Amino acid sequence: MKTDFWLERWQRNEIGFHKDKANPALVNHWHTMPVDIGCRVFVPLCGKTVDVVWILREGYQVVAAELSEVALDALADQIEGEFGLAVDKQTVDGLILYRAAGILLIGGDFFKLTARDIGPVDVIYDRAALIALPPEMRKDYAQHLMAITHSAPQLLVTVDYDREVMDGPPFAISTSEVNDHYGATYQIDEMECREQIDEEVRFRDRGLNSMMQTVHRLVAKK
Ligand SMILES: C[S@@+](CC[C@H](N)C(=O)[O-])C[C@H]1O[C@@H](n2cnc3c(N)ncnc32)[C@H](O)[C@@H]1O
Repeated sequence: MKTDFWLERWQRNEIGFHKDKANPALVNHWHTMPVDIGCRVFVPLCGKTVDVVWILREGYQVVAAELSEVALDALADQIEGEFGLAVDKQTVDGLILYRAAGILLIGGDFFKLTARDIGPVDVIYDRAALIALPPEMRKDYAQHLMAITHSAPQLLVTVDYDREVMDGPPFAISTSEVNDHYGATYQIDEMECREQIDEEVRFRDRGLNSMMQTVHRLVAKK
């Protein structure tokens, strides 16, 4: 999947994945993550998710990465409006950096980011990042994510559905695939698995009558 696919979706405002409210998976399960207030949360492939605002409001710092400048401009505006602060935008070494106290939004290709670019990470929130990527990119994504965050704990949200009926994104990912990517490094706990199709009616239109959402907590093995 080429980066243009996503950039064009943002240009055309085809962003059905974007939600106006903080994701219940985050709100309901964040407290189970082994982190303290003030910790630094990495949000890969963040779009303009209001989940970032929720995390900031809860008292954490955020570093988030996204390809689309359209998305990050909107997210920076939202942060400015919500917290009454100025977000500084600058291009540095080919990355677009949006900065304010406790906030770093990085405009660039996730796969090219280094541990130095994102800085220290205490915990990762992955909603619609792993599942945004086709099968051939997911192993690299998982490996790169672990490398640049030193396998920080993750709250990971995946979906699964009948692959004969629909193709992604969002891509269907089984619990066994999550285990293939992360099982060697992390202890993986399934926090919740529930039917989501009634909240995602657009996928009914694509032929699905079930879409299961699973929330996983990943904590590095000792
Ligand atoms: C399905 S959306 C999810 C956005 C966000 N996590 C949310 O919950 O609303 C996937 C996002 O990943 C971004 N993306 C895709 N490939 C990327 C890459 N290589 N580097 C950075 N961002 C990428 C897209 O622009 C898109 O905004």
